[in-house]
Amino acid sequence: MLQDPKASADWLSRLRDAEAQLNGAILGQSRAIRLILLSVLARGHVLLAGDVGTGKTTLLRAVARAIGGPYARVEGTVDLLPTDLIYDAHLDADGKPRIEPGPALSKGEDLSIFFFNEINRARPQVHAMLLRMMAERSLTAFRREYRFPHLQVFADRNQIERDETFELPAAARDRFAMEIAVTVPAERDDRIALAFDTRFHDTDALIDTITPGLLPYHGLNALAVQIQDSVHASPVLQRYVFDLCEALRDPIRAGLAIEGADMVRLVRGGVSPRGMQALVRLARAAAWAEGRDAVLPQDVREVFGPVMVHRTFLGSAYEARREVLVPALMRAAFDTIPVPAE
Ligand SMILES: Nc1ncnc2c1ncn2[C@@H]1O[C@H](COP(=O)(O)OP(=O)(O)OP(=O)(O)O)[C@@H](O)[C@H]1O
Repeated sequence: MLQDPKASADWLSRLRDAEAQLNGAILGQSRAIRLILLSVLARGHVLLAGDVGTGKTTLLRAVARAIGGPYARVEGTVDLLPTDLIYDAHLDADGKPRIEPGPALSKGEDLSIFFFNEINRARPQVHAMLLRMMAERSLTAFRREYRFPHLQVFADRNQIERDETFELPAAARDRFAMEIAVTVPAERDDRIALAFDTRFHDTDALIDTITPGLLPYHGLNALAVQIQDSVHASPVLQRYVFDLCEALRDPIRAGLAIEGADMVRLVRGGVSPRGMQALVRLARAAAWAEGRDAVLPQDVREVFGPVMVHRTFLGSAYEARREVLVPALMRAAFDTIPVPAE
């Protein structure tokens, strides 16, 4: 547990409260909600991917409200330029040219959430700028460096449209701790409620049901340090994490088999050290969220898929079927690598 048990208990109860409120507002997305909260605890950036109109924006806005703090948002479009994030040049009412800070700077260095809507509509130049903001939590503009110590980037992209979209480069994807799938709720009753219950028609009112600042943003960095320092990972658990990651890098050596795929050609590359760090940070956060001070295999399995999905590169013959093959690969790794006894 954390050094100060009272502070730890207070954070845990806030976490439970935030999770319950989010599940009350966003229907049928309990797994996505849990994963986003874990990324908040692990201070990792999040990419949401899914179908159109499934509540991705609503979910991220609701989480932003639970965290509190200054929040900025930008819509990805094909004509967006990196400088559009930094400044806005326009003529004022007197016809004089004016320069105002753009979305990345308008809320100052206390910025807690930068929300990038439809990130795959923006061009690679914009991704490159975002990459620095994500990796270094800083930005150079107007001849000075801005630092954003509390920054967490939330981005979403819809998976339906491929026209006029730009795939995120591998280095940009690797900077997202997780890619979380948001699909239509599985339960019939949830889908009916979303259509008929007018509570879900007014997004602003729905988001207003979340208590602002339940998980105060200015305390999250210190909390994350404490979680990472105090949650233990045994040597056996470390080996399990390593073996799972190696199985994705070299599935043949690990003895994985998937029907209809030539395992020699299936994967290219493997998970980066940054990816493994994300896995460990999130697994520790998952253990802490369950009130434990040691990581169990189930914590690793809870976050493994979303940490690895956008970091798994397939051979060109298989890329078109990645939505089926990547989950099959993860399942094969889970089924093949022996789970250590707890
Ligand atoms: N699971 C859900 N729970 C609560 N509201 C939902 C849910 N799914 C959709 N909605 C409602 O549907 C509307 C559209 O949601 P939203 O704009 O968040 O979707 P989106 O996934 O961001 O869409 P797009 O892919 O077009 O960006 C909102 O009014 C939202 O409240």
